[in-house]
Amino acid sequence: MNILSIGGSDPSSGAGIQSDIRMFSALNTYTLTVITAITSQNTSNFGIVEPVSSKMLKKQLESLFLDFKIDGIKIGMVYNSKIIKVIYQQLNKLKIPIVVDPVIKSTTGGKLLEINAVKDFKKYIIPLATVITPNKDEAEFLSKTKISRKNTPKIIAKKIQDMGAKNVVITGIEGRNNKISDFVLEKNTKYVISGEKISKINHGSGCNHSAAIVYSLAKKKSIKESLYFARKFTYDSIKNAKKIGKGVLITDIQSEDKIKEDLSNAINRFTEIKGIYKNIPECQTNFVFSKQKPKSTKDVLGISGRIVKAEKRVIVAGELKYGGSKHVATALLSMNKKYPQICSAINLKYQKTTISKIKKSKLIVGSYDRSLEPKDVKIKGSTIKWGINFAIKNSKNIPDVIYHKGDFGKEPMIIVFGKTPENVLKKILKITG
Ligand SMILES: Cc1ncc(COP(=O)(O)OP(=O)(O)O)c(N)n1
Ligand SMILES: Cc1nc(C(=O)O)sc1CCOP(=O)(O)O
Repeated sequence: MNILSIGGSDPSSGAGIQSDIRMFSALNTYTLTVITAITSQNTSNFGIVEPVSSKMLKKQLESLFLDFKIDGIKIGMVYNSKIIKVIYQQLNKLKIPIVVDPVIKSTTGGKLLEINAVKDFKKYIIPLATVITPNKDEAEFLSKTKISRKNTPKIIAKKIQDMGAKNVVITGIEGRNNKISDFVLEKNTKYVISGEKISKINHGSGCNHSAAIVYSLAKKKSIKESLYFARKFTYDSIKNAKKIGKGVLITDIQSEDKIKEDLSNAINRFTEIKGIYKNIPECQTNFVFSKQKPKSTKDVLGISGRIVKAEKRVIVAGELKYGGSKHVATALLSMNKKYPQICSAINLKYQKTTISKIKKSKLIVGSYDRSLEPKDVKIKGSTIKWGINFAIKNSKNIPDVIYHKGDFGKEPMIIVFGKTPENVLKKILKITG
């Protein structure tokens, strides 16, 4: 599936075109892009805008329409009247879903639509919309009406629908008890999608919402299904927002597919490391990656049958499954509880040479002595949890590696931890070979 995103470039990748590429890619969708303007902005400030020329915009659009089948279009920042008119000329005969995100101002205060372009925005862009997604402020601005008891969201949505949008969703209407609602006016029906408010000031949630709607519409889902999907997608993206710059958080999503893809890539690369079979213990190896905030091993993706040694090769036996690992996943859960950013781990064969390489490569190493394990821990069978917590307690910084030298009938083991499978792999490359 190919989706076209028409909008501004945001160098921080929190919003605009770059954010759409991240979101659509996470949804396994190919993103075509047409840039209307280049902005200088980050998570704290908005700098300047340089719109592209009409000619450049037209050429970008034509080059895509000549080549690709496009399943849906999202329109974000359009900035000025010249850009608006070119978009209208190129899109007005299309019969595919178009979602318009009427961005007027960024969270950081930047102007995304010139004031003298508002008239043309209403005349040319709003009528292209299968769905238009103003937030409360944008809806009030476009309708020139403040939401109140008298001027209900329905009245305001109707005013925007009368400008030509087929379906209107006004997002972010705050209610009681920490609830936040989207008011929807489909052709003739109205409804409200309510949910819990997350109090995180972020960059990108508006872009994610409209991107998720067009993705779902392009997959031939109904308006209602698409709006529910987008609501959940946006909620997850805010929940997963990260402090990447010095200012507000940047939204992100961690889809199950992305977790699978990242782990699967790292496992493939692990199996290709020269001589890696020497690092596979008797009990074999598992490589795991957890969802954010894992509660149990069921939230941790692992290999159902482990990575096994076959002479001088290693083979992935089984498939990736949530709950596919018990031992390594349990170690990860203990680590993640103390350090939530650590979401991936692998177990390797204990060898003195590996430990000295680990120490030489300046990785932080923790260890525990299974013979010191309290009796009740042994009885309860929670050795790994006890051991990892013991090692964490005795380490000033986040351990990259934790090992134990075994006990009667217990094989010694090394576990390497990291934020992502890629991060774990980098550490493995430092200590093997
Ligand atoms: C280039 C560009 N396009 C759109 C926005 C606005 O993004 P949005 O997610 O609607 O809101 P904020 O992230 O600004 O809160 C933008 N800033 N830049
Ligand atoms: C059997 C075993 N014990 C380990 C330990 O660290 O004590 S690692 C390991 C192999 C991996 O197991 P799983 O697939 O349950 O994660």
